[in-house]
Amino acid sequence: MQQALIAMSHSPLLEHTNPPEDVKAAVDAAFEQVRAFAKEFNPDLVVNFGPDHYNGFFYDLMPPFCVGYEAHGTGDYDSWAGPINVPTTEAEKLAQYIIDQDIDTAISRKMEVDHGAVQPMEIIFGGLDTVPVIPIFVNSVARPFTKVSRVRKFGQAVGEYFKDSDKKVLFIGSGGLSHDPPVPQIATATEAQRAMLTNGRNPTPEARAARQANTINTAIKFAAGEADIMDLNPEWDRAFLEVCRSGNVGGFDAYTADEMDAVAGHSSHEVRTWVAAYSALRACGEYEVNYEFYKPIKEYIAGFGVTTAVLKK
Ligand SMILES: O=C(O)/C=C/c1cccc(O)c1O
Ligand SMILES: [Fe+2]
Repeated sequence: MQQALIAMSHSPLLEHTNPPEDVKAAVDAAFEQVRAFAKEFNPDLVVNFGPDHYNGFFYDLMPPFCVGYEAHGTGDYDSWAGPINVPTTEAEKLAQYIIDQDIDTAISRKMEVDHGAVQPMEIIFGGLDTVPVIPIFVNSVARPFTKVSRVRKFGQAVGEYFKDSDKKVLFIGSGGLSHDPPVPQIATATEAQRAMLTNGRNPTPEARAARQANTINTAIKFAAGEADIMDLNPEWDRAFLEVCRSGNVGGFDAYTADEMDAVAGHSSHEVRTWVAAYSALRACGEYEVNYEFYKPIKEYIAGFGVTTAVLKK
């Protein structure tokens, strides 16, 4: 088996809020499951499809996709700060291959990645300086969004590149499922928020602390039924997981950004990273989802999903 997949939610609230003990234990067990899966697969390379939350990518220049040739973590919410072990030559070849398939992608020789991209790697491998990783940004928060079919084709191109590789490649998708955390949106932003969304790189420690405190307070209120954010949508989450499980990645094409905003929250677009990862795996062959965990967890502001998949023999 040369390719495998882990697609999972992330939340910067994991260490900051307290769901009931049984929920926390169930999430810990899911994390243990993906750690064991990754250990057994023992990848030579990870291709990490991750979103960003206005820590690395801003409205001064917002690409739909970006392949990182070199990268470092921004350290928001105490996530990975510092250099990431990126195999630059392989990343360059991958980007060229994607472009040769008529799919345009940005590239970065100094990509900044936030908690949304790095949290699964931290949970699974303990950091981003161990297994080589090509980080791929998939815009999942800043309109305008590409069609989901485009994300599928992007993922497919990535998968095709690795289909006959002699390396064992683990595709990771990080984000989702339904959720509506208090990340400002350009359409409704105040002047100060517009400035942050456009030019918020390297915030002051005070600005970062204020943003994080707001998210934590919102989560606590949300769990108490008092927050002014959209509810989680377990039905929508389960339907999305069903498409993942079906192996019919064309089924992702039916999702539209407007509908997702309306029923699953303004950060549900993070499932784009799952679409890319599952489409990459599907390009390598028929797959089966061999592990699935799901719980709507208000303390994490997340319809929290964790899945692993392998190619059929
Ligand atoms: O970037 C932020 O401030 C908050 C991000 C967040 C909150 C809750 C769930 C998530 O998946 C997030 O990325
Ligand atoms: Fe997120």
